[in-house]
Amino acid sequence: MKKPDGKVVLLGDMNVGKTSLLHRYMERRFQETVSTVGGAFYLKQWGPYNISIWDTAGREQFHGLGSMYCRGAAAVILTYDVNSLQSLTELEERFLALTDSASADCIFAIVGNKVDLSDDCTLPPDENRPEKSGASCGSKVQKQVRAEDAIALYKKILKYKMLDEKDVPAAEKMCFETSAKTGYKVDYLFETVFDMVVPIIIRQKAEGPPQTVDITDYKPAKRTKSGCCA
Ligand SMILES: Nc1nc2c(ncn2[C@@H]2O[C@H](COP(=O)(O)OP(=O)(O)OP(=O)(O)O)[C@@H](O)[C@H]2O)c(=O)[nH]1
Ligand SMILES: [Mg+2]
Repeated sequence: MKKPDGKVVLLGDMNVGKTSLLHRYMERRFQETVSTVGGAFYLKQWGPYNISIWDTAGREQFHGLGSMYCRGAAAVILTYDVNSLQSLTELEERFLALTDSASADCIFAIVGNKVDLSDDCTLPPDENRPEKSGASCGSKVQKQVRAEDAIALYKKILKYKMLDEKDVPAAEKMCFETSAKTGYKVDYLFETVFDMVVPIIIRQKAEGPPQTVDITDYKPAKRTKSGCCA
């Protein structure tokens, strides 16, 4: 198997549709899924580069694996369900810290999936959110997360990473709404991310393999008579 040149990771709560988004993009269809165990990846040829796209498990029991999957990632796609405010909150509370192991210039995309369930049912900006999720709006449910909520999260991520808004892609460009079921904006999402990942791959290649410390090289320091180290 060809070694991947760069890595993109999907993170987010269980059931938000990470696996379905990847199926839609890679296999061009929407099919029944089972909740992901651990993680799995696809390889995508993008121009001369080979990009691995990692699908991770949202289930709490696999949480510890997340930062391992993010190691060296050039992009992280933080995914939520537009009909679940909790799934957006979880991105900040549970998943953001996992990205500490990603590449220093990792790009972040925030993706609200399942828009097909709430098309044309966006809450007016000044209206309070309904008490319960799934409030009726014709035959659809009322969307729980507004685009502005995702943009606010993107800005919090920049703060967390101590990045200046001037140095990174604009929030409006990096917040997406998709439907894995209908395919709405799925190609646009992945292809926008891949285009942004290419310069990171080029830089990573120019810098060579990451500098790591080989602990087998470690030799204990000789002790002097005084008990101090030489
Ligand atoms: N209506 C609708 N349903 C979706 C969409 N995307 C996923 N689903 C459904 O939501 C459920 C969960 O989808 P998955 O893709 O397995 O979710 P996941 O984020 O991979 O979940 P974990 O693997 O447990 O982390 C499945 O029943 C999907 O069919 C979508 O865009 N629209
Ligand atoms: Mg999954």
